[in-house]
Amino acid sequence: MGSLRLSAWSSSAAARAFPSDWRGRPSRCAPSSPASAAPPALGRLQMGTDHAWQWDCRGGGLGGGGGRRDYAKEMEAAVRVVQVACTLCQRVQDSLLLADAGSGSVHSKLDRSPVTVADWGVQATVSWLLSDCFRDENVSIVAEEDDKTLSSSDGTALLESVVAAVNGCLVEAPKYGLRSPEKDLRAHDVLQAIRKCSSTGGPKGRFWVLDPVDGTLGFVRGDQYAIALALIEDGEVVLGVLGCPNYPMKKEWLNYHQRYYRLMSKVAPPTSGSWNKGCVMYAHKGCGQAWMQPLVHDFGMLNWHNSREIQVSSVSDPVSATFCEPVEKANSSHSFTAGLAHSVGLRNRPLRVYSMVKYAAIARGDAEIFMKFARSGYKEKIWDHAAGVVIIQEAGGVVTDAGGRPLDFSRGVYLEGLDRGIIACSGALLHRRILGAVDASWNSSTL
Ligand SMILES: Nc1ncnc2c1ncn2[C@@H]1O[C@H](COP(=O)(O)O)[C@@H](OP(=O)(O)O)[C@H]1O
Ligand SMILES: [Mg+2]
Repeated sequence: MGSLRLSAWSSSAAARAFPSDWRGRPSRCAPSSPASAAPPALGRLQMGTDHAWQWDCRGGGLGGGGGRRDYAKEMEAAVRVVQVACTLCQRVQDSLLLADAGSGSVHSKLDRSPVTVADWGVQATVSWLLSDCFRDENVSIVAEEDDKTLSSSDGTALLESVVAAVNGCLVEAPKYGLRSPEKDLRAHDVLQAIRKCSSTGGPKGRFWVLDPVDGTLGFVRGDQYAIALALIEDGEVVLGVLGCPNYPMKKEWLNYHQRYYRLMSKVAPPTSGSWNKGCVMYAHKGCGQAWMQPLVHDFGMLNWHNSREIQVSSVSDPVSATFCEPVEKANSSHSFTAGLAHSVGLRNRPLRVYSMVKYAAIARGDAEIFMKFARSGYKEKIWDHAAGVVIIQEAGGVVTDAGGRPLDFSRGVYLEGLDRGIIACSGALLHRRILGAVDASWNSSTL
């Protein structure tokens, strides 16, 4: 069993100024603000240094009327934080895929799904960075992992790996326009950051929802996965950010990414820069727009000029439409969705993709439908959907349960009251057809 090679991560990359500039295309809800608003050069900043938050959403967004907030600071912080988290995940995934990394690097959760250094590392990193960005507020986070494994007597080596991964990324935070801690975090700090994510959500107040590595199975297989961060206020998702480090630039590659990856890894050992891939998508409620920016790669810096708007597909004819679903049939019934697809006239092969990258595919217009029908008794969790839902909606799509009702994020960590399954579509026409097909075939299904 090899352990993760983490020493190389503790990069001593010199802190550099972040030439932030939002003079991108004008829009109702866009990166904005003149160059004069650029933040100060960011090194290992001292606590208390001001940061010029620049996201703006005026005119048509929440900030435009009614006195509601525009979520400028939250949106910007969330995108930057997810970019950092993507870097951490890429490094862990590369390590896992190295020939000498053994299964000792992958651990098992109670439900026997895999968990790695990346899950805890992202949770600690995001928790630390959000708490730092909003240090005047009481930051509440709902997230999947707890610290039990790491705090146990067998968890010492694992905890060391997590601490190294977290520090290796936090030292580079200035490259993303965020602050690094003044000193490396110690094991105790990392555990505390993980423990801080103990909110259980609910109908009132504000909390962040984080899935540190969504689609862990895809992650350990070198395939698709996502980092999902959303902000919920009084039960409503107000913003969502999805980091998709392996999202290929060519949509065709989504379909056979894993096979392609394996083939490529035989030819050359995989590295994050092996091919042109990876993006972060984001949107906030009421904005009517969703955005995507490329991942910041090793020697790059976050640049808002690179953001571009994304929109759902305009295809409404089922014959040309493509539907996405989980790779694992344990997570969603492939036979039920095949029946639905047949009855509404979908002809393309299903696009089976791990994680919330399926939401990203709909938002980006690379597919038209996402369906998930879990086995009876399985309760969907809010962190598996919150960010994806708001991004699809703002990109022009529709997301509901199979009864046509909006997903309810106000009832704790589960999507309580979910009717049968989840259906996300690029447009209302396809959505109506799928709902009709579900009603017509549900009673004869074995779900
Ligand atoms: N039996 C089950 N039925 C439905 N969903 C499940 C499941 N077991 C796990 N999941 C959820 O499905 C997610 C993966 O989605 P997908 O199958 O689309 O890749 C998992 O996220 P994690 O990988 O973050 O645990 C988990 O939350
Ligand atoms: Mg998940």
